[in-house]
Amino acid sequence: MNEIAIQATNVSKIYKLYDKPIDRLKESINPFGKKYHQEFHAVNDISFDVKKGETLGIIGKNGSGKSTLLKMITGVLNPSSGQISVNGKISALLELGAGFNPELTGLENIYMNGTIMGYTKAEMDRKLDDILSFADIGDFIHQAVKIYSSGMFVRLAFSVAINIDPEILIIDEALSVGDMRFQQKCFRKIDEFKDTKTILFVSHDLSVINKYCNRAIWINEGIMIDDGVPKELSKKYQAFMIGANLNKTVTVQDSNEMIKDTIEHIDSIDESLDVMGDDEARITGISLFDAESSQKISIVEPNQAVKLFIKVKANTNIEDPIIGFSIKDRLGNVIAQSNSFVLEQSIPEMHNEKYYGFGFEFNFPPLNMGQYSISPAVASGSQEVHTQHSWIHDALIIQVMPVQKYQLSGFFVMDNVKFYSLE
Ligand SMILES: Nc1ncnc2c1ncn2[C@@H]1O[C@H](COP(=O)(O)OP(=O)(O)OP(=O)(O)O)[C@@H](O)[C@H]1O
Repeated sequence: MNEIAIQATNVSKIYKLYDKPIDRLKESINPFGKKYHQEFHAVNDISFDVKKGETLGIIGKNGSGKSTLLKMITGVLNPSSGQISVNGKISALLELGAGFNPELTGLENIYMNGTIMGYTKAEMDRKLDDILSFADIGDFIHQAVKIYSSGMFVRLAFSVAINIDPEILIIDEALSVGDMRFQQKCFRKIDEFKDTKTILFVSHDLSVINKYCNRAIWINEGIMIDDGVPKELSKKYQAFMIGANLNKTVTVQDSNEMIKDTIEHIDSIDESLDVMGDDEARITGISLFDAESSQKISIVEPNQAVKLFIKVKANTNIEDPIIGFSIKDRLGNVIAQSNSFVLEQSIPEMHNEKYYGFGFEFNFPPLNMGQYSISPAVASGSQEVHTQHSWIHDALIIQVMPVQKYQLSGFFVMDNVKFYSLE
């Protein structure tokens, strides 16, 4: 028995990009075969296998080639080179509306899709009740689908896709347009499917990928970057995205870098950031590390043991220095603070022109998933009376990973909550 459901071997999709529409015509009639286009690799030499029964998540930023890859797997697009072999009946939810005729009613579209999948009318008659009850769109089923809202559309499309007994189910972000209750219903169905079917799943929602997939691949600019366990891959991906978004130097390699507790491993502060204070001492670097592995990190889990290192340069002699930091949420609310003074650590005088490194080791607060920032500061004096020498807002951006199965609101993640019914 063949255990491979999908095999992609050196698959590429090259689009020809023309500056002007007329260039396409010019190229086709040019007697010397002159090229008027540039080639764009939407998918570039990608190879992977999907085993039967696997639920594979595909992640990647916008425009990285995920949809193009799925379209080639479903046969909507042909690869420019390479081979794709599919072993099993595919049902796919790609773009909204794909596979539906807008002029036909919902009901007619159900039968049309059934025919495409090789079912007879009698077979579809038997499936109809399940399709209608899952879609739950009432009398709209008798209306032309062109008047459907996107939510109604996805209800019908998903219902058809899962009720025509596919062996391979492909879902491209489509669920995100449904209302939350329907989404939950779909996810329950996907959960049911997971044990018996092969599922390919594209989503920007990493918590969904982490929860439902047992493997993930990451595509960037048409190239496959990594293939592995969803949780590990999403950490790397988020580190990459934070780096990409903030135009900082956080890269996948950085996030894996092993370091010792030494001052030279602290990253320099981005020079474009505003520094407050009298500048008698300046924060010049900040980095966060996993306390156990000593890997430099920009993604943490609630309660993860971490070390925060801060580098300071004295621009004069400073007596009674205090080093501290604040953790803020994306709205700028200060969530937590600490400093050497409240920790009752006295730091010896700092000398002009010298560099110093300091570390804080703590469990990261159990914050809800999202982005947070760390603002380091150096002052001198005491908690009550001090002079602020340097203070850098949002010097380090940290992404807190989801750890719970379901995403709840609130600032904190509550763990160890016990629930019971009273007699
Ligand atoms: N018909 C086309 N002609 C030229 N370029 C195209 C065509 N279709 C897609 N592309 C380009 O190919 C690249 C990959 O697109 P694709 O839709 O596969 O990305 P994606 O990862 O699914 O993105 P998103 O997350 O935004 O859905 C993009 O840069 C896109 O602009």
